[in-house]
Order: sequence, then structure tokens, then C-alpha cells
Amino acid sequence: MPDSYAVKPVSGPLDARIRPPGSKSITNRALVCAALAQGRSHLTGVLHSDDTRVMIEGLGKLGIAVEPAGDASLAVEGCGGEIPALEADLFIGNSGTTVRFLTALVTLGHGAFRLDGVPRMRERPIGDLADALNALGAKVQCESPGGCPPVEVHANGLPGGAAAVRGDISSQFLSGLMMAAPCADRPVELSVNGELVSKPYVAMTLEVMRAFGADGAAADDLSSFSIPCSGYRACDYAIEPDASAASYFWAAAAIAGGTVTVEGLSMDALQGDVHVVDCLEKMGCRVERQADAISVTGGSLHGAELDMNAISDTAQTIAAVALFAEGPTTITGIGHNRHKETDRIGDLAVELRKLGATVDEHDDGMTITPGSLRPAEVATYDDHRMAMSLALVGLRQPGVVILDPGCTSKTYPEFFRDLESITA
Ligand SMILES: O=C(O)C1=C[C@@H](OP(=O)(O)O)[C@@H](O)[C@H](O)C1
Ligand SMILES: C=C(OP(=O)(O)O)C(=O)O
Repeated sequence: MPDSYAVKPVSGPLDARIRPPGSKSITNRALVCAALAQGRSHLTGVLHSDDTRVMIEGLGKLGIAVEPAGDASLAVEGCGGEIPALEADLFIGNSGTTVRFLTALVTLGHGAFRLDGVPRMRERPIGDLADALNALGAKVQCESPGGCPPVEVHANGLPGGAAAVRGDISSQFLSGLMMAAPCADRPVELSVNGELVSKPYVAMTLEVMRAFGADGAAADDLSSFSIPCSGYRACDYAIEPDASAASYFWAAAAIAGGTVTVEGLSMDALQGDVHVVDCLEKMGCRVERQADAISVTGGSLHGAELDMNAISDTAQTIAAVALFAEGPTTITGIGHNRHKETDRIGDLAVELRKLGATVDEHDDGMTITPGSLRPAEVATYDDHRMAMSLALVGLRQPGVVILDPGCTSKTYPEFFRDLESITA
């Protein structure tokens, strides 16, 4: 990828269909469950990107073979809950799911394991996961201030029992604990302290675990879980297209006008991020929800008040749309977005202002008041979502240049090719 990408404004309303690549979140969960399962699993619709590569490489270093099995398909030789490697140094880039899920997974092993990533990963919290694993009898230590990676694990199986985990920083702590739990020595009881953010991802974790034969009972509000020592069974598992990636195409219709249909997703998807279309509808778009596709048609856009706690990966997408709306848009409930690839409130505000908006930053979100848009070189902070969302502004505003467009490789290496395919 070159150092910058000049977005080409569209010449008229869109009329396109697209199927984005597989879900990052489901791919990395299916890999973990398949890795721990008894037997050989086949995963289809897999996402190939930085975040899934570091997961696959990590599992490889733990002695769990993940092999290509055709287009977007992988075969995983499960270890039946017995991690083969006795030691491993895992490099997990800036993948939150990988570092949180594998930290929990390696506690099931016997030996010394270390997980580390890029400099930003050393600022992303994991201490509350370490505390919960330690309450279950593990030995996990975080080396960076504030409880951040590198993480050292001295594993001798996970005894199990009861633990509480904090829910308001990242739901990935809970998901990591849940996926390791069926392979612990004793049943695991988990309770969540504080408000649980990103809830649909926890429901997704349970669904993927169940597909691989693990059982788990959850309170209706996802505040507590009982997970027996069932282990996992290998299976053939089909992964949905990525709904966070789909948000850019739906938002393209909102911004450029016309209709974009995303194939392979419905409102029953495992991914909560499909509900970004509800936000677009509130802002004036028309949404058609079909059994295996969701279409968005652009309309006259107006600002809205949106609690995006459950779907925070799409907050940047909505922020880009807000620049074209009549009146202010307020996004709330996304305080946890400050701990992601970058500070997705503060840094997003800086870039939106460059494009001409007035932005009031709040602890848990922002109010975006559109102004006259202007050309800008948009910095992306090594955050794929900053690049993908703010590129959409250039579909209508000439002169938008995205710096370091290659950062989309974290979850969507072919993003700009696909964006061109729907706007051509
Ligand atoms: O569990 C998952 O797959 C994810 C959970 C969310 O993180 P938080 O729980 O940290 O909000 C989300 O932002 C991330 O992209 C993927
Ligand atoms: C926050 C994200 O990823 P992760 O936390 O898995 O690094 C993301 O993909 O937007």
C-alpha cells in the first residue's frame, strides 16, 4: 500500500451489492474453540487479516496446527484441552481479541508462556483478566504499568472455581475466561463487576462455544455464568461476513446516496454490529432487512442521539455520516473506545475537526456539529477503523486523503479495493 490514498468522490448515487470478508470476532472465537476441541474442525468464511494471522501463528507456537483448506477455509487439529507446547513467546500485534483470548487459553497449559505486541498493545489493559484468571488459580502477571502486556503466564492447568471480572473496560476479558472455562479442572462460575460493555460480543462467545459442544448457562442480563467442564467437540463451522466491515458500505449509501446491499448478514446475525443500520435509519436512511441481506438507501440525513455502547466499533462510521447530517449528532456510551487501537474519542475528534466539524468531546462520547466540509489529510493512528470510516467522507467531499491506508490490514486488507468496487 502507498503512504496515502486519495479518495475519489462518486459521480452519482450508488447501486451496489457486496459481501464483506468473514467476521474477525467470529473467526478468532472459532479458532480458539476449534483449537481446544477434540478432533479436526473445518472453518469456512474465515477472515484473513493481521488479527486472525497473529491468532493462527500463536496457536501454531502452542503446537496446535491450523492449515489452509481451500478458499477462506481452515482446518484446525484440536488439542482436546491439552496445550502441547511447554513454553512459547507469542507476538500478538495489536489484536485485542488475540491477546485476551490466548492469555486465558495458555493458563490451561503446563509451562511458561509470554504474550506481547506492538507498542500500543502495551497500553491496552488486560490486568482485570489476569486478576480473574488468578482467582481461578492461574499465575498470570502483567509487565507494563496499569496492568498491560507483556503478559507472563506460568501455567499448570486452570483449577477453576469462582471469579469476578470487571465488565466496563472490555468485554473481551469475560469472553476469554468463558472460552477457557470448559477445559478447566473444575466448573467455573463467573460474575461481572460493573456495567458490561459490548454485550453482543459476549452473547456471540456463548453461541460459538455452544456450536463446538460446550455448555454454559448465562443470566439473562449476562451478569453471571456457570460453565461446566464439558470440553469442546470439533465441528464444521461457517463464519458470517464481518458486520463492522459492512458498516462502511451501508454508510457509503447514507453519504453518497443510492442503495448498497450487504449480502450474507441479517438482523439475526451473531454480530451486534448489524444494528448500526438502526442508527442509520434514525438519521434518515431507509433500511430493508431481508433474510440473507440488509440494504441501506440514503435519504435526507439529520442528526440523532445514539447510545452506541453495544456497537462501539461502528461509532467512527456514524461519526463520518454525522458530517453530512442536518443538526448535531450525539454519540454516548463509548468510553471504552479510548482503550482500543487508539483513543477513538479524542483522536477521532481531532480528525473530524480537520474535516470542518465542531466536536464536543465527552467522557463517554462526543457531539458532532457539522460545518462546511473541507479537504484534509486524515491521520489514522494505526487504527483501521479511522482509515475506513473517514475515507467515506471523501465519497462526497473532494480532497480527502487517508494517510497510512495500509493500516486496514488489521481486519480488512482489501478494503480500498472493495470500496472502489461499490463506487465505480
Ligand atoms: O470480543 C470481540 O470480538 C470484540 C469486542 C469489542 O471489544 P471491547 O469488548 O473491548 O469493547 C470490539 O471492539 C472488538 O473489535 C471485538
Ligand atoms: C477494537 C478492535 O479490535 P481489538 O480490540 O480486537 O484489537 C476493532 O477491531 O475495532
